Amino acid sequence: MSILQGQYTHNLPQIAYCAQEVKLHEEQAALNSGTTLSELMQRAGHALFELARNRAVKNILIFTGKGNNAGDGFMLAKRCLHAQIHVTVCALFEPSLLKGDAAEAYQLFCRSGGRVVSLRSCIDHSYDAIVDAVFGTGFRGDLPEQVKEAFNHFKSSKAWKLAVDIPSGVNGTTAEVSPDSFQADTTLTFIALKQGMLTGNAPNLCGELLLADLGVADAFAELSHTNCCYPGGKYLRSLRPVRAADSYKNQCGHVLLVGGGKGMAGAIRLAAEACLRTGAGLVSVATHPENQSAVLHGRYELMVHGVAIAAELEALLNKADVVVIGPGLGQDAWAKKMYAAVKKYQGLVVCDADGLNLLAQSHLPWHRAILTPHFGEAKRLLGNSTFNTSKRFEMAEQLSAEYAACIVLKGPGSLIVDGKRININRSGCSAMASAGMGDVLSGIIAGLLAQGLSRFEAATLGVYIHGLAAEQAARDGQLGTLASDLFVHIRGIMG
Ligand SMILES: NC(=O)C1=CN([C@@H]2O[C@H](COP(=O)(O)OP(=O)(O)OC[C@H]3O[C@@H](n4cnc5c(N)ncnc54)[C@H](OP(=O)(O)O)[C@@H]3O)[C@@H](O)[C@H]2O)[C@@H](O)CC1
Ligand SMILES: [K+]
Repeated sequence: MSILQGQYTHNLPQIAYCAQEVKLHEEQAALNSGTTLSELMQRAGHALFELARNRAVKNILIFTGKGNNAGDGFMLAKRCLHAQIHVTVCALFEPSLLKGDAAEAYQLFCRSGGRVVSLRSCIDHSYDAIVDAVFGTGFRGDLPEQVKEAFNHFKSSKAWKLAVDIPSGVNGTTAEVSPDSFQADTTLTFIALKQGMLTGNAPNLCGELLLADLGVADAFAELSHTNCCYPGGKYLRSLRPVRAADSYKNQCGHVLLVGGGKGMAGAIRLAAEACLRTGAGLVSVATHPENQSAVLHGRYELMVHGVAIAAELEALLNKADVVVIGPGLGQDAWAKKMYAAVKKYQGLVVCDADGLNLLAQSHLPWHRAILTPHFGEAKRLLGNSTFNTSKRFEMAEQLSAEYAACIVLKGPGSLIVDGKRININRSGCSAMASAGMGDVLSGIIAGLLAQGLSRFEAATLGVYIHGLAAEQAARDGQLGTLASDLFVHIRGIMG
């Protein structure tokens, strides 16, 4: 199919870029592909039009801004006029502010008989589609008042909401989201995926995400640089460890999980069972002596040790290939003794929950660890700085630099960072929403490490397995989904 037929796809690439990178290289990518930016804008308009037509849109409202994102909107509007689709264009900025290709697109729209209207004249009408062509890759800061007013006015409208390139208010580089951003049902993004659309609250604002590469994907990829991947399920499943038919449990790694302070047996048990389900050969637990029988109960494959003093733990550490510290650990004197012993351990460690809180108190790097903080823990590790929830890339990268560790910043679109490399998890599921979910994740990652995956691979695959299992469990259980409901699904995903 030719580009001019307006193609777009659900099949998203496995690489994402900063929005600035797209801005920087789009012109050269167009030239290297034998075309121009103006032609790309036409292609963008055509892809939007095809999408709207495929959704049987009959009466469309388009909000426009003052940059090239508006240009895409005018191209769409012009095509609607020609196709006799009823179109209303509401200019939230004076059209006289438009420049270059966007100004030309506006002229083309006017020459086709189109006129722009003010917000006041369109608010009393209803539409079956509302299109946001206000801001795209050029957006920074906060939304201006008139844009917020327009979006808020139609917030509860049942119309299908389509964002052009990026929902206005979302920063395509940092994933920061302004209050009152456009809430799209569908986002058609151009040329390449922008990393800021894929993590935190941004995916909720994008809705269904589609891509039209405008015929310049290859030229763009040659020119551009990114350290950010968006790995797909097929690739991730290929990373799963394969156990040889004649393998023995000792060849599949020995994980020791340290946690479960007085009265807190549940978290470490969940992590330990997740580790078994992920295929670790041997799984030991070092817990407070009071919890020993509770942790063992009903899961007799575990080797559970009641540990009172550091020397007892050190003996167990000597036999482990991978250690998990944190689930249900607490922060009392017993917890601090256990933590201090594990901190001296030279092997691979997954550090979660109170392990992270104790690490935050000492603020020392932990080179061989994978840290799995949620936003609150990440903030504590960074010294309670002024980070807001949106600055996910910056937080994860700073954690990786300060602690020289592999970081999993949990939440929707979890970020997995190791030095300069970033993977974004595709699962839209907020798998951390209920108790014990984080404990299960730390167990899965440790189980994968024990079977020989690298830190970055184990963290990435672990987050994927966890998110997929949570999605599958939620389908069965909805709000009643428990962390332990994930186990049966983990077994299915591990194959
Ligand atoms: N080049 C091409 O031909 C192609 C481009 N394409 C399309 O172009 C889009 C990128 O276009 P763009 O670079 O013009 O940026 P865009 O997001 O439209 O707006 C920038 C304007 O908004 C303003 N502004 C920013 N933040 C603001 C704020 N908080 N509050 C108020 N104003 C704010 C900013 O003002 P300034 O900061 O410069 O003063 C500037 O005037 C891209 O997403 C894609 O849709 C595709 O069609 C492919 C071909
Ligand atoms: K937009």
